[in-house]
Amino acid sequence: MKRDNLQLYFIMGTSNVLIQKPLNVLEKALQSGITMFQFREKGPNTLTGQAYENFAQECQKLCQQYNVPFIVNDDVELAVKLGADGVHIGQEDLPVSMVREKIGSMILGVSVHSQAELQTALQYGADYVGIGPIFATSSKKDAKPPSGTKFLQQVRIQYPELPIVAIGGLNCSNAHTVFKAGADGIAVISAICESEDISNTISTLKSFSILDKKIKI
Ligand SMILES: Cc1ncc(COP(=O)(O)OP(=O)(O)O)c(N)n1
Ligand SMILES: Cc1nc(C(=O)O)sc1CCOP(=O)(O)O
Ligand SMILES: [Mg+2]
Repeated sequence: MKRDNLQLYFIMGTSNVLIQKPLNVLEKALQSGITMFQFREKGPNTLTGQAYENFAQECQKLCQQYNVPFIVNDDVELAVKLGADGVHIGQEDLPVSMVREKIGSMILGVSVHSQAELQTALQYGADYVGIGPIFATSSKKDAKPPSGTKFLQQVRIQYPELPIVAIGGLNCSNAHTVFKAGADGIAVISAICESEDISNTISTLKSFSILDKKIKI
C-alpha cells in the first residue's frame, strides 16, 4: 500500500445514506476521485446475512472497476471470503496479531489513540494507522471525545514515513488542519454521504493534500 492511497478515504454503509442509493453514492465518489474505500455496515437497520454479503460484493466490484482498494471494517472473515484488499480494525476488535495471521499480506489498518496502541499496531505490521476522532462526529455513536491534532502531530514526528489517516468530523472547512499536522489523508463518512455535490466536495477535500499541491505547481 502506498501513502497516497490514504489521500481521500471514503467510508460508507447503508445507514450513512438516507436519500440516494448507497451504490450510486459510492459510484459517484469513485468517479470523483476517492483513493480508498471502506465497507462499514454498522448502525441502525443494517443489512445482515446474504444481503450484507451481496452488498459488500457489489461495493467491491465497483471499487475494482475504478482500481480503488476495497477495505472491510471489522469483519475479517468477510474480507478473507471476498478476497478484499484489506481490513480495518480498532481496539475493540480482534487483536492485531490475530488479524495479521488471518489475512496474510492484505492491507491492515488499525485505529490508535495512544503510544501503547501504536506500538502494538506497528509490532504486528499495521500498514497504516487511523487517528481520531479529530473533531466531534455523529457517524460513530461510541466514538471517543475529540482529540484534536496533537497526537497525530507527535506520531508524524516520531515516524516520518508511517502512513497515517485522520478521521472524525472532517469536512471542507477543517480538513486543512490535519494535512498540516502531517496526515497523509482523511477518512470521511458524512462529508461525502451528506454532500449535495459529491464531485465538488471531493475535489475540495483533496485540494488540501500535498499531493494535489504538487500537481498544481
Ligand atoms: C480509517 C479508519 N479509522 C478509524 C476507524 C474506526 O475503527 P474502530 O475504532 O474499530 O471503530 P468502528 O469503525 O469499527 O466502529 C475506521 N473504521 N476507519
Ligand atoms: C468510523 C469512525 N471512526 C472514528 C474514530 O475516531 O475512530 S470517527 C468515525 C466516523 C467518521 O465519520 P464522519 O466523517 O462523518 O465524522
Ligand atoms: Mg472496528
